[in-house]
Amino acid sequence: MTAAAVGLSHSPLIGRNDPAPDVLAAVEDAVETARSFVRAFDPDLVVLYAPDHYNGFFYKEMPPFCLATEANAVGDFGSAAGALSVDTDAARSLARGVLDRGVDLTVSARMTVDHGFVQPLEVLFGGIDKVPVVPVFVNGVATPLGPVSRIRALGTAIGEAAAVLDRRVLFLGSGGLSHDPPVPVLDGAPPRVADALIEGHPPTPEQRARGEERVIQAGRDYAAGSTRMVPINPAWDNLVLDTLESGRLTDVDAWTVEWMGAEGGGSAHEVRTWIAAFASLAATGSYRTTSRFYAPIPEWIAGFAVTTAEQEPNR
Ligand SMILES: O=C(O)/C=C/c1cccc(O)c1O
Ligand SMILES: [Fe+2]
Repeated sequence: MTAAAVGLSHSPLIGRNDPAPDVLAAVEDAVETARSFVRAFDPDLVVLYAPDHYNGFFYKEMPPFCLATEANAVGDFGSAAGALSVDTDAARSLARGVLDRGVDLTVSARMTVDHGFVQPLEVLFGGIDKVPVVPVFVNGVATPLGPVSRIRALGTAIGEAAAVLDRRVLFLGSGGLSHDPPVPVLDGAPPRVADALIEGHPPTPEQRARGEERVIQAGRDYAAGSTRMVPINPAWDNLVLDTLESGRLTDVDAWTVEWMGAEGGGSAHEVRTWIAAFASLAATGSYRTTSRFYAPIPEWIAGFAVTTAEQEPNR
């Protein structure tokens, strides 16, 4: 088995509220480097770790993580809608392997996913049906959140289970780093919002458009400096990237939920997807980072990063 990893921030504001042209060009360069890396690696299976933003998972049942044997995208923020090309056999095999390793995985036979899953597939592969994929939801917004050590355990178990497949597997993490977008919070929510977060009533097109416009406006306000959202934290973001690059993944076991939220804002927990992806790669042997890009981009409400990593030649 051959393995590689990519971490890629997402933001639904890309293309809708863009930063200055020089920042945009630097991001495009970094993304092109990641695309070339993926093209050269030529994966025949992508294990995609991504969060949800109350489009697929709701408080009625909110697992800390969940693996899909089939998945459909809702098409939020102009992202593609429809079926992802899920490799159901590989998904079932990984699910069995994870459960055998003592990690209590939830499995979905028809997962609903949003831009968190779709954007990396569009950016790196040109669509949601271009490459066999195993989607793995990692909760990064809905409190209470469990210890990060369990996310590392999940990533490790999936990496070990993938290692027995004779495949070229790319572990892809979508989200982060520090950011605090206006994703709703159940605690203290008015009854109508709480009900929507619990039950997951599909929004009407008008409701969806209003919600998306609210996020876009939040990006504009954030970039203009007029908001109470937690600031992007480049020092924390680089600590996260340093930790992943160093391979000292056990360090994350000491990261508390409270510390992560205080340093990186309410959605900083999306870095759990990166931790899972790098733990999966680490489970196949030692690795090295081959590219790393970071920029704080308030217009996208994102500490935005792109990282690629490959197995060491002499593992
Ligand atoms: O409102 C949402 O659904 C998500 C917004 C958002 C904004 C910026 C960065 C992200 O990772 C997001 O998910
Ligand atoms: Fe997100």
